[in-house]
Amino acid sequence: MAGYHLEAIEAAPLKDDVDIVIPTIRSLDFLEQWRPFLRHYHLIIVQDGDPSINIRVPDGYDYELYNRNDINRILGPRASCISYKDGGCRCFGFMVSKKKYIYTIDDDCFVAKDPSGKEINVIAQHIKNLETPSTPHYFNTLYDPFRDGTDFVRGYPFSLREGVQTAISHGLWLNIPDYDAPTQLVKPRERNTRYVDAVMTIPKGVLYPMCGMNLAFNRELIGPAMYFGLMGEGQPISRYDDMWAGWAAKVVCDHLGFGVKTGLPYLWHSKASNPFVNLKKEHKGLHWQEDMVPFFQNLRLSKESDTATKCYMELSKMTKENLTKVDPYFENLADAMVTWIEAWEELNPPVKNEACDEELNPPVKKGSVKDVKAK
Ligand SMILES: O=c1ccn([C@@H]2O[C@H](COP(=O)(O)OP(=O)(O)O[C@H]3OC[C@H](O)[C@H](O)[C@H]3O)[C@@H](O)[C@H]2O)c(=O)[nH]1
Ligand SMILES: [Mn+2]
Repeated sequence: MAGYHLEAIEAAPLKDDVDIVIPTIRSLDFLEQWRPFLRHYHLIIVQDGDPSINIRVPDGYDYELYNRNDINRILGPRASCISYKDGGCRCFGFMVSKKKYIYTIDDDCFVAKDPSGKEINVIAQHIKNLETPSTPHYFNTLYDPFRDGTDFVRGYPFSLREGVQTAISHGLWLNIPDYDAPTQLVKPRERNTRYVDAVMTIPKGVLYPMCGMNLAFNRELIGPAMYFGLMGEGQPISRYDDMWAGWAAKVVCDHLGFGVKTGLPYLWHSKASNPFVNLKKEHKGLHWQEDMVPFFQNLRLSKESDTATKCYMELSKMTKENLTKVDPYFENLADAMVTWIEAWEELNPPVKNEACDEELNPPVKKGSVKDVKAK
């Protein structure tokens, strides 16, 4: 590996508790550069597009690979909820994983360097973000108080300093920023060169545009809500897979008392996708987001929805009731949300304790580090 030194090969934290999910419709050569950081982790590759094409996985990686034929074989008719010809197909990998944590990355993303020139271990930073509490109820102006060398500032209530469990860690990107097509078109040469050394909790009640390029989450807390929607071929919209999942997962996290962080780690996003192709894919989303965002901002989940699964089923009903008037597509999406949950439960049945017929690992209930009242 040109330029790689031993010290760059850091320990692989929680290597048995993390699956790396990669959607790909082109090549996995990018994994060569990630070897120092990813070679100890298990990969779940979701191959999109023509299943007869053989995608080469670089030697030395432990992986499972699923193409469209596999998805159809495993899910049967329920495969209809998994997008085709859209990066949103990655959520199939979330469903088949059995691990506590998921890290998902795009195949045109590479190792970035921090301002000191050191290669960034994205997994180590995401695990740190997920293993330390979030502070969604009161903003800490020195950002993440659980990072080394910082803390809660004066005026921060001690009753809130325990924080809540972190469900999602949203990383960022140097070089090609995740812009929508209109912005890409007017700023074709803009590159993100700004490395901001911060991790912050997204406050409760605030939505954000979740990008699937460099994303980690706790599958046990929020997995069922991380459905990347019905996008791509045969659908009127694409490139809103991660946005839909981000909005849905955030309202579920807020309701269940979990936190969402954004900021470090950075990776290097190498390729700008074609803005004209992107405009065709996402133009309905540019309109619909003016309805989707207020829908998520104003909804209130019921207190009976005390797990991610129950929240998501309620969300499906609300989607059908409130967004179908925007476009009939949302009726199909609402149905696909139910199909997703049915498929998730089929592949991830609760483990029963024979002795007392209790669920050994009941879905994680509301609250956690501190059972803060839902809104
Ligand atoms: O039909 C497809 C298209 C792409 N993929 C895989 O998805 C990953 C992202 O693809 P790409 O890098 O071409 O898209 P970007 O515009 O850079 O990505 C953003 O928008 C789309 C997604 O929401 C993505 O998460 C965003 O970052 C890449 O691995 C492709 O191979 C696919 O599977 N099928
Ligand atoms: Mn890309």
